[in-house]
Amino acid sequence: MKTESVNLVYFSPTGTTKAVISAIARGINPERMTITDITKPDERKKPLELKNDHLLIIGVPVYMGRVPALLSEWLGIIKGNNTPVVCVVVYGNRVYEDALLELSDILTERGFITVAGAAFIGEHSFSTKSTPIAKDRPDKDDISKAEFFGKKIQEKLKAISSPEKNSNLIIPGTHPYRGDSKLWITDFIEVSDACIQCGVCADVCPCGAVSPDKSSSVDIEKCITCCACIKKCPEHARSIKPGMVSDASNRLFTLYSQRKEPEYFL
Ligand SMILES: Cc1cc2nc3c(=O)[nH]c(=O)nc-3n(C[C@H](O)[C@H](O)[C@H](O)COP(=O)(O)O)c2cc1C
Repeated sequence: MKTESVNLVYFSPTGTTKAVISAIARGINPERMTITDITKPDERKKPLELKNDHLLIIGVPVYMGRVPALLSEWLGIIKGNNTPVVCVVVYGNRVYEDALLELSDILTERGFITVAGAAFIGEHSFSTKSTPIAKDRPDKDDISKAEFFGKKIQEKLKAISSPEKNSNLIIPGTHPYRGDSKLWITDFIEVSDACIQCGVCADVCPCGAVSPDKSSSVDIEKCITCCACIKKCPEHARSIKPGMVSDASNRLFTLYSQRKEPEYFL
């Protein structure tokens, strides 16, 4: 099968999904590549239609065992024409439940054909200095596995005449999906005096929840608790205050300290 160009798409508030997807792309090493970062709200307003000689590689983080619900609108306006797709989920060393199957199902519905899938591990959004969860992942080992996966995708595409000739692929998961697409609505961010109102927090927020004029003002109805504003604050002025998110962080640190490894399906 000949692939004219590769389209990389990711939603990645804290950057781990982006790192994995970029490593997969390096492994594929395509001649032509387009990158769409749907972390930015404006990018999620633009539709995307791909032909059957394109390859879509899409990566999303797992939220409560599911594909982030925030993406459903954009996923509803993209269109494939029997376009091959590689579905990738990145999770914080707890579980990915049926998120990979859900992503594959959504894209099948939109005219794509899943040719490969993978679940990688990224540092958990709720990971902190005192409660590290999958700290610094994807690490070197994960990245070389992602590059290897990219090489395998390339080999597979060369070996098949069309994406439909893909009968060996099994994406794990069950229906109805486990997990919960409803996120917590909680006021959990503490802002210290170190804040210089630089506006980075508002800029990196994927859902426009942080006010660009007053960084301590967060619209909790819009906030998806992704922690991008905390992790990317250049002054380290933002942190998780006591409450349900810090309790979850403690729990995850205690229960999910055992390292999980990436899985791929070809
Ligand atoms: C609201 C929310 C829910 C999450 N749910 C899960 C989960 O169910 N299982 C898991 O292992 N990690 C979970 N995570 C962690 C993320 O999947 C993980 O940190 C991922 O690497 C973040 O991707 P990013 O760096 O691209 O933003 C959750 C994170 C958030 C913010």
